[in-house]
Amino acid sequence: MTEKFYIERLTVIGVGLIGGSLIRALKRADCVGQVTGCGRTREALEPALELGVIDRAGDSVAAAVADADLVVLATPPSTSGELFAAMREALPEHTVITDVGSAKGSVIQAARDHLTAEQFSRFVPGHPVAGTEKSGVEASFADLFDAHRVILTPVNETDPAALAMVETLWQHAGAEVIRMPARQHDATLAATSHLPHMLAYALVDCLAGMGEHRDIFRYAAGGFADFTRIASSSPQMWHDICFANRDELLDVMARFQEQLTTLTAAIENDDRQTVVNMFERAKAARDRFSDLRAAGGTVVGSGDSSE
Ligand SMILES: NC(=O)C1=CN([C@@H]2O[C@H](COP(=O)(O)OP(=O)(O)OC[C@H]3O[C@@H](n4cnc5c(N)ncnc54)[C@H](O)[C@@H]3O)[C@@H](O)[C@H]2O)C=CC1
Ligand SMILES: O=C(O)C(=O)Cc1ccc(O)cc1
Repeated sequence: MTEKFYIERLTVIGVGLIGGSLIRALKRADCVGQVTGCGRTREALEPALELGVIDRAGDSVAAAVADADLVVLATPPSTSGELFAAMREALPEHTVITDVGSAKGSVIQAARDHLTAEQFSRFVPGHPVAGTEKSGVEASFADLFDAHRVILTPVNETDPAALAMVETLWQHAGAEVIRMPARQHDATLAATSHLPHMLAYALVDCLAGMGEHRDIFRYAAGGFADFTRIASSSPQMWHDICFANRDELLDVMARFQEQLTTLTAAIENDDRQTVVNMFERAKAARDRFSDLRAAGGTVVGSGDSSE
């Protein structure tokens, strides 16, 4: 008989949308014992305690990880270095560490810089490709990861047993787990997640700056709402993500700018063929993506139920 998967003591640093949802999903699966939360301040953890998402609040990073079997880092990527440094002296020898950051290369570098080699081998970099435009523990829910992908980006040093534990953890949270090199992850997510957020923010800011924007938004159709939902995402978090994946993001932003230049020139020059060809190619690609989603293939993003 296979042993039941169970984490006796889980510590989550950053009990917001993703940290809170992971805890709820693991509680739903009845595979977690005592859950300790850690925040910037103790007061910041009051809502998580009141909602019953966490069982106790750690007074410091060191205190919160001191008896943990698993530590999940669920804070903005730029905080990783200081948090790894703060846990270094207090981590028990067996503790597995993982994270949920939207960019992987920079978090892996921070772990390399601030953990011991032993601890680094038990760090499993991860990213649930599921979320919403909301933030905070109040927005967290147990079903967030159901049928969504989690990408793990282990490195050569990653301990296979730690990797297997984190893989099983996410499966119990409802997710489908895949593995990918961190570089490939960062290039792919720059294109499919980080660029769309930049475009949504830039579009809404552009229109909002056009003066009579109250009236413009009043007459906006569904397409505007579809395209811009993610511009309601946390500005603080997204400024952090775009610098955490800066180089890959700049590459894909340059490609997109070229595409927009091509489209602009074609419209200026009345080059209707170029315009319709671009739209035909894009429609075919978007329709294939819709079919894949409907068939239960890659599901990226949120609880948005528009398809
Ligand atoms: N929002 C989304 O849809 C997704 C986010 N992610 C990643 O998940 C991580 C967390 O994002 P969310 O849960 O959306 O953010 P959130 O804002 O809902 O939660 C982050 C939590 O971390 C806490 N925090 C911030 N700095 C801290 C520090 N220095 N020490 C302790 N706690 C600290 C905040 O107070 C907050 O409770 C980020 O790394 C993000 O890239 C991954 C997938 C989806
Ligand atoms: O709200 C949406 O559609 C998202 O795209 C959420 C999201 C945000 C950050 C990620 O790293 C992954 C998913």
